[in-house]
Amino acid sequence: MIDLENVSKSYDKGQPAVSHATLHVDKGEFVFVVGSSGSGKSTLIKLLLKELDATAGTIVVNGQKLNTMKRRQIAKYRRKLGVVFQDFRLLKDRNVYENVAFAQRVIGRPTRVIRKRVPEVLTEVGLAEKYKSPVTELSGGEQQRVAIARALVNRPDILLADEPTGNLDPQTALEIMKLLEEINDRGTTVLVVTHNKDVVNKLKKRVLTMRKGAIISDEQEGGYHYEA
Ligand SMILES: Nc1ncnc2c1ncn2[C@@H]1O[C@H](COP(=O)(O)OP(=O)(O)OP(=O)(O)O)[C@@H](O)[C@H]1O
Repeated sequence: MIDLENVSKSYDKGQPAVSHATLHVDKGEFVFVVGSSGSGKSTLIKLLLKELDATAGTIVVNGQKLNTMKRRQIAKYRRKLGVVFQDFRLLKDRNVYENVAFAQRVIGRPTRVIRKRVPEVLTEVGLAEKYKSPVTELSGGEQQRVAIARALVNRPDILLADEPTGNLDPQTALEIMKLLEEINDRGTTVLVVTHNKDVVNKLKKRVLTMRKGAIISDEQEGGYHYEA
């Protein structure tokens, strides 16, 4: 599902942000990516989204080789990936329903499909009853649920989350990570970048640890143990 072979990414002359990373993630896996600030986690996500190109090595996602992907194929490729960020990135002047429906409208889904799919996905994230609420009236945890619903609305194969609980209190953070776990249980491959030590130690998933761009450990049922 995700294959990196000896991947490096340098921004400039300095040390590479990602360095000789080799990684294989199977369909249906749940993977945490941890490591101190600047260790290359967000760069890894950007490489997977093809927002950045690797300077060396090969990346294959969903059977598609990113190195040689044509510019015109990128939008279609990204539709099969859901993405969630720390700062939610919602449309602040729209309600919950509109925030999720928007992702379907931009790809030209018919209105009748949108009317069926949006309530479905809002139910999956536990927000069905708040569909009319302006997003500015929601708690941080609820806003992240909207962002997760938007990420899932096109039924992606892979969900990428970059620090999804960074703005949330510990209890809400745990609830959001449990939601990601449920989404994974329903078959979506999930990769989560996080600094949330407690959650990583509690959920006992596969844990990749990065340091200075390199993947320095890869453990099944792993824990959060690196020196900052
Ligand atoms: N656009 C950029 N131009 C130049 N250097 C960059 C750029 N983005 C990131 N870097 C550098 O690449 C390295 C890895 O950064 P990256 O954002 O991937 O780390 P991170 O592990 O996600 O950090 P954090 O936990 O703070 O988000 C850092 O040294 C950073 O300064």
